[in-house]
Amino acid sequence: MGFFMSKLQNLFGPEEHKVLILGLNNAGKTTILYKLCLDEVINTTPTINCNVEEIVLKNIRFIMWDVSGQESLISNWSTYYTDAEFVIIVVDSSDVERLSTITVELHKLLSDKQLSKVAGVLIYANKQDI
Ligand SMILES: Nc1nc2c(ncn2[C@@H]2O[C@H](COP(=O)(O)OP(=O)(O)OP(=O)(O)O)[C@@H](O)[C@H]2O)c(=O)[nH]1
Ligand SMILES: [Mg+2]
Repeated sequence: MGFFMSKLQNLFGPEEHKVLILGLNNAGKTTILYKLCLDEVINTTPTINCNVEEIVLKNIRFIMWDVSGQESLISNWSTYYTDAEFVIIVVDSSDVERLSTITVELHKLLSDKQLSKVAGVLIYANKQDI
């Protein structure tokens, strides 16, 4: 059975999972995405819509959606929710003033029915070095 399943998987391609990376602007989402993809810390500019990259681990494809956290675009986050299976919320730990803002957004996100397929939410407390 395992052999048959792996043959099927080879025919139809590897398993694929959609991962959303969300958080306020300047939290470090794009930095984390490219550290994962390239193992490098790149120079970033504010993301306008989103960056989409694929990471393959043990024949499983993770399609990583790094969505802009610009204030005016936060209301667009829900347009990316369809079929998302994992959500990484990146929080700038040094940005104490906006912790309440990201908390409100996190509550909205967790109650959104479009995210019913989500198997896991990771809160990534970034910028621990500051
Ligand atoms: N000190 C420090 N700076 C970081 C860290 N992670 C990211 N940064 C810096 O924070 C700034 C913003 O990083 P980005 O990755 O562009 O932030 P973003 O969340 O993608 O922002 P938007 O695209 O505007 O939503 C950049 O100058 C990064 O170099 C970290 O862990 N420590
Ligand atoms: Mg970005």
